Formats: sequence, structure tokens, C-alpha cells
Amino acid sequence: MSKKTMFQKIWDNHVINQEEGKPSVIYIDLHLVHEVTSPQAFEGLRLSGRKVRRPDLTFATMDHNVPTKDRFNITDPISKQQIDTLSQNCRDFGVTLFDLDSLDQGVVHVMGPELGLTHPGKTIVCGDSHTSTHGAFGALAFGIGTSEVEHVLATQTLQQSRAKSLEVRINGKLKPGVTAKDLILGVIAKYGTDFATGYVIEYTGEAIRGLSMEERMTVCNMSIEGGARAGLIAPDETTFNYLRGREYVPQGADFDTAVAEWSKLVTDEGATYDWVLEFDADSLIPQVTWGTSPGMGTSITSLVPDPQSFETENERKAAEKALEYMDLTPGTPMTELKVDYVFIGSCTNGRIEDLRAAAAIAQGYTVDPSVTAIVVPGSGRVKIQAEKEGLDKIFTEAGFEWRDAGCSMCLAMNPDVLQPGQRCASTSNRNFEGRQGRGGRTHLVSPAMAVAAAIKGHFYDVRDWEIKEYQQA
Ligand SMILES: CC(C)[C@H](C(=O)O)[C@@H](O)C(=O)O
Ligand code: SF4
Repeated sequence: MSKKTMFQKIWDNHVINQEEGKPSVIYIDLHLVHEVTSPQAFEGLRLSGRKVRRPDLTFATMDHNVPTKDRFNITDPISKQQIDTLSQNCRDFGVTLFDLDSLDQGVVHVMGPELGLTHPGKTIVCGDSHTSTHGAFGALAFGIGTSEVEHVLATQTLQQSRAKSLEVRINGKLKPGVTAKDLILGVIAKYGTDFATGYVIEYTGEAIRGLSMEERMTVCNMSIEGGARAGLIAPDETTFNYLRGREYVPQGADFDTAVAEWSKLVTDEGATYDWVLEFDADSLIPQVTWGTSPGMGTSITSLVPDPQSFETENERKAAEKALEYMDLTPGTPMTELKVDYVFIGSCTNGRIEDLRAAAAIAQGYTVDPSVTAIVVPGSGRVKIQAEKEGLDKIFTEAGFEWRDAGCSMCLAMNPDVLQPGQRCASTSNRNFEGRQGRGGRTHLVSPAMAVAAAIKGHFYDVRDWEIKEYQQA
């Protein structure tokens, strides 16, 4: 039998029609829906008199527009309309919705895994680019556009051309203070924001095996920022232990049967990828972005780069433009950049382990008076768990605001926005111009680095942090 990659196996399991020279038709096992990219899709169904083909495989929540303070009081008319429309559509079409009053409401990519909706080997789509997050479980998960959302709602299938396969092998181990976020930022800083265009990445190597499930999600989440169609990590004991006992996961003997099936999904020994890249985890240093794309990043120990140091004219121009927008001077140590705002949250870093890592740094310290800092749990469940562990108290005693679940300041679609010119240390995944508010300046970092910046008032190498006594309540 021919040797196959994990991607090829999942793909082959889902192709239901293939005509010569045409995209494949693949079956979709799980469709996640949020309020921003679904209204026209449901409207399309309505206009053509169609139903949702598999309401039992379709799950919705609202996240982008949800205020993280006073969530039921939505004053922005577009946000209110999108949220109300999603509720109405879910009622009309029989789709399960984790509504504003549900414990399970949250950022769609936090909600799916924590409920156990995300399984190895599934095809998962959502009208959202960070659907790649779910690939951490060995699911083929990717974002789709609104017309495709309509197509999946109506047929539970999707037309797709098969991407090429790319192994990103992470050698060595992450050092203390260096996180999964630094790893993916480091990969994108090294290889750029389009190295993986046309590919599905499979992350392999010792450093990946050593990551927890939540850390793997952070890595896969940002695959899209490297241009990839999706990111995958082979399921293993870490995956199975995470899934065991969750609501939408088979229970008892059925779970063991599922594990046996999932275990077969891994890339065969000797299978070949279309392309292989390597990255060294041992020498990685905490990362901070300096520019207006996730690839414009460097180590905390570095200086703001000189645009002249880049190889191509295009890169030099892009760097110049980015530095102007970011109001940065080449040669300034990254540690001297002062921040006005700190945002901890999002589908990249809004899970419980992220909040624990943040609290471990915050414990016993106080946010610098010049900084506004917010902590936004990725879901209602993350919030409750954090409160059980007393993390909320650590944050509020240190001067952070403790909010409700949502996308929040990851993007300016809700009341959490930067003012023009404000500089933010953010645990999210995109630092585009205006992403967190018009004129706002975003630096992407890990949760630990974000907290250190909040407390110092400027970026700081968290490897030098003195961790005060930290106890979970
Ligand atoms: C609003 C949504 C379509 C968008 C996405 O697709 O990713 C958002 O989640 C983002 O992170 O930019
Ligand atoms: S948290 Fe940010 S990246 Fe994730 S879905 Fe929301 S807006 Fe997109």
C-alpha cells in the first residue's frame, strides 16, 4: 500500500466526487457558524427555499460583535443586527446556538474544542480564517467564504482543490519563558506571511510533541498568517487525554474505538511531503512584532530593524511604511518601546492555560499607571474556570480589567478598540493597520510577554522575570 501523509488520509476519507480537472467535492463533518459571515448565507437558503442539510453537524455562537462589558447592551446597530439575525436564523433553521446567555458562548475556535466538537480526522469549516486552530487535533480545518457557508449549510459538502503538503519540522525544545506563541511568530518571522500559500502544513518534531493541546491550538491558529490553507498536528495521547469526557466526544467503549481509529491517521513512516521546512526551537527567544504584518517580527533582545537591512526593494519599502505607521525609529531596542494598552485574549491566546501563564507573571505585581490592560477569556467556560482558580483576583488586584468572553480587542468590531496612536501589546494574531482601531499600533506577543509589558510599561524580556509566589486558589 502506498504511504500517505495525514492530510492525504483525511482528504481521501472525505472526497465524495472527483471529476477530471475539477475541484473535488468533499464531505464536511462539522460546520461552525458565527454572526459576521453567516447572515447572507442563511438568507440565501431562505430565498431558495432550502433547509440546513445537517443541523446536527452545525453549531453557532456569537463572538466578534459581543461587548465584553455589559454584553446584553449592544449599542452599535450593525453588531446588534448581526447578533439578532444569528439568533433568528438558528431558531428558524434548527441550528444549535450558544447564545449570549449561554455558558458556552465564546470565540468560535475556543468553543468548538472545549465542547469536544473538534475531533481528529474530521473536516471542519467555518466562515472564519482562524478555523485552522482546530487542526491542532489532527482535523482538516479551514476558513471558507460566505457563499461557501451557504453551500455547506445547504449540502454539507464543499468544492475544494487539494492543497499540497508541507512539513514544518520543529527541532529541539522550547526554553523556559519561550511559548507556543513565540514559536509560531518565530516561524512566520523567518519564512514570511505567504510561505505556505497553497499548502496544508503538518507541524512535526520534538517541540510539537511536547506542547499541550492548547499550545498546539496557538500554533495551528496562526497557520493562516503564514498563508497556509490549514495546519495539522498528528493526534497522540495529549490529544486523546484532552478529548476524553468532553460533551460531544464518544464515551466509554466508543471512545476507545474512536481512539483506535484516530491513531491510524498519522503520517505513515516513509510518506513524502511536497515540501519540508525546519525550525530550531532551542535557540528561539521571546518574540515581538514591530510592523504591520505578523511576519514583521523579531526577538525581544533585538532592535527595531533598519529598512535598509532587508534584501529586496519590496521588503525595504514595506518595512519603511510599517515603521512610519508604527511610529518607530530603526535601532531602538525593542525593550524601550512603551505601551499604552495590553490585550490578553482571542482565539490565539484566550484559553485557560494562557490565562494561567499570564497570571503567573502578574501575581504580586501592579500594572504600570500609564497602561490600560484587559484580560478577556476566550469563552464563558474559560471565564468560570479561571474564576474557580482565583486567576481573576490575581488580575484585578494587579490592575487588569477582567472581562466577559468575546473576540474583544483582537479586531475592532466591538467596543474594545484602541484610540488613534495608541500602542498595544496584544496576544492576538494580526497586527494589520487599524486592526485594533483606526490608527492603533499592535505588537503581537505571548501572554507572558504581554503581562510583563503591562507591568513594566514597556516591552520586557520575560525570561528575566522574577516569578513571585504563585498559588492556585
Ligand atoms: C470576521 C472574520 C471573517 C475574520 C476572519 O475570517 O478571520 C476575523 O475573525 C479575523 O480574525 O479577521
Ligand atoms: S478572536 Fe480574533 S482571530 Fe479569533 S475569530 Fe475572533 S476576531 Fe478572528
